[in-house]
Amino acid sequence: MAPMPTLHAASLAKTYPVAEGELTILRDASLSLERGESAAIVGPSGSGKSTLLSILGTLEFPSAGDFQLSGRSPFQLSEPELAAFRSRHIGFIFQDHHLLPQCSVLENVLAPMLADGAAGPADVTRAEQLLQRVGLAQRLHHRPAQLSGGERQRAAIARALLRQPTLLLADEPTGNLDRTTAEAIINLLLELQQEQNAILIAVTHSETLAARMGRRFILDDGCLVAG
Ligand SMILES: Nc1ncnc2c1ncn2[C@@H]1O[C@H](COP(=O)(O)OP(=O)(O)OP(=O)(O)O)[C@@H](O)[C@H]1O
Repeated sequence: MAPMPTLHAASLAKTYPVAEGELTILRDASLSLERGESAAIVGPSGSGKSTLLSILGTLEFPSAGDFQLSGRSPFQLSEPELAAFRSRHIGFIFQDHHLLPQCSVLENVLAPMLADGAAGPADVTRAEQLLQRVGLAQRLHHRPAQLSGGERQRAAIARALLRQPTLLLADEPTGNLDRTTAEAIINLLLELQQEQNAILIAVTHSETLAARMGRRFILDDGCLVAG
């Protein structure tokens, strides 16, 4: 029997209860990806891209379907186990960075460790190295408000990579950036994803970003199709 791919999603579906009955957002979303692969998910506004990303990120449960990551079925874990699994295996990058405004750049990058307990000296060293890698070595003790949009997104990328996740999920990571800055962020994201041999999935309206990903999927009427 062929080994299970690192990321395996089979026939994921998502419905929401509404007054009239059920609202179906996802009908059949299947995809398999190996470490080192990247994929774009495109589709019209409201087609369910962010919903699918939330399910792949284990932030939302699917209504049906199977999802496995690194040989585990995260939705079968208990709540604390799932939180630990997510924090260990999945890194998130959002359009509006979601940095903590009252914390320094270094503290923001260490936040995933602090949420789980304390950050040790090795974590601080890794955070500093990552911040150097993303070009923010001179900005460790600055607050997010003191950074440009592109620099904030660099800090968010460093935060997402702190625990060397298997899966990196990006929701419109260049949505708020000008073209030149967006290009630099895409380059950085892909370089680091390759260096760390992670899976990268980006949800986007940007064809520039989608074209840079190894694979491209379209969400069409709740179904994920290669294209
Ligand atoms: N909790 C919820 N209850 C009911 N409907 C929801 C809920 N969350 C999302 N939806 C609906 O699911 C649909 C898909 O939303 P989603 O944000 O996943 O789309 P999207 O493709 O990411 O859109 P965009 O490109 O505009 O960001 C939308 O119609 C949205 O209103």
